[in-house]
Amino acid sequence: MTNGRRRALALTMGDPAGIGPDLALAAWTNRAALELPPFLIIADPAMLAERAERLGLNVALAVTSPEDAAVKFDTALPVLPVTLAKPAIPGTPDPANANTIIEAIRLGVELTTGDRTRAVVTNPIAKSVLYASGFGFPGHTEYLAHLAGEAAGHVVTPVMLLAGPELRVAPVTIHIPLGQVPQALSTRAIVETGRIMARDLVSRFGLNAPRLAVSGLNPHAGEDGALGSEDGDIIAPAVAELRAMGIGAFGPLPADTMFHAEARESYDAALCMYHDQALIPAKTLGFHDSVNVTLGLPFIRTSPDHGTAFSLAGQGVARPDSLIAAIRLAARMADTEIETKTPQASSRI
Ligand SMILES: NC(=O)C1=CN([C@@H]2O[C@H](COP(=O)(O)OP(=O)(O)OC[C@H]3O[C@@H](n4cnc5c(N)ncnc54)[C@H](O)[C@@H]3O)[C@@H](O)[C@H]2O)C=CC1
Ligand SMILES: NCC(=O)COP(=O)(O)O
Repeated sequence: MTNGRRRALALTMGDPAGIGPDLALAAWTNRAALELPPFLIIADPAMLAERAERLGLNVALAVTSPEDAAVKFDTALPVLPVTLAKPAIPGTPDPANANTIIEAIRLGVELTTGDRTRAVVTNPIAKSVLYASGFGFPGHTEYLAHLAGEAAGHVVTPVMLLAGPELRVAPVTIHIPLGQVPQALSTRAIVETGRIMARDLVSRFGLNAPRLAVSGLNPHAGEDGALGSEDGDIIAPAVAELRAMGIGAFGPLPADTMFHAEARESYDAALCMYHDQALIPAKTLGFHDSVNVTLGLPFIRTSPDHGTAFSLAGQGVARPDSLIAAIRLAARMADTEIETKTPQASSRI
């Protein structure tokens, strides 16, 4: 492919009982007004046709190859077909469809690593539905790293970055129970997460010398050890190590005071210790315009920041904004990669 910009993005269907199909259909319907880059959806065409009818959307579907998707995108929604085991009922997830949901993700990665699509954009999956069918990964993030590691022949460490206009933030530990967080934290894990963030914020977001604000774990970042020892024993040495590597990291900062507007001026991204410490400020500041990005992979992956919202599926009330932001960001990251090595100033997303 000579012109990478004419390749389509690979969009996975997510859980077909959730809002993913609704959002994809809405995004395609508004493609011209929103000037969206072309995307190909990996989904069951019968499910898409049924959902479009239910939503009253007039969407032409074109089963097509990834190579033809960008050309077809103006007149029809390009579909790479997969087949569901059972018809999808909006709002009622069915573990019988888990294998197809997972296969759509795997195909998106295969197409993108094979240079047939530009990036992977994933629609939400319900983790518990996939666990019920034996899926052995906590979420997309870990599954994508597994697929990348298999292809590369070495372990790939993923970093979950939530990127919005007001805040970029990544947790060191991701999908683990809160009670396991202190044991899972190590200086090495924090340094590795910070290193990947700093590297990818340059190569994929076009930032120059990103500043990383590192949170503490305990109230008041441990209050000099009186409220917990991890801040001083594990996190502070990680910050020192990152700085010794030439990365503009600082902290550990009390997590409760590092997200207000003036504090956010002092950094390009925040590095937090666990899922909710990072995702609560991200979703509070920008639920509809933040994007979940997996850093550390050899390909680009974005996703809306929200989940399957089963109660909204098939009703035409789910907002497609975060998926649209994810589609746009994936294309922008792919452009930045093409123009690479010439870091440019970027707005905060
Ligand atoms: N990337 C992914 O695949 C993600 C998947 N999930 C999964 O989603 C499932 C449901 O998780 P919840 O915690 O309920 O989060 P959720 O994001 O699905 O819903 C949280 C609240 O936000 C509303 N909401 C979500 N998306 C919306 C949209 N586009 N427009 C308007 N309102 C919207 C929902 O109606 C609900 O009130 C879980 O199984 C979880 O594992 C959650 C986050 C990300
Ligand atoms: N809360 C964020 C989330 O669950 C996203 O997970 P993933 O499926 O993108 O790994």
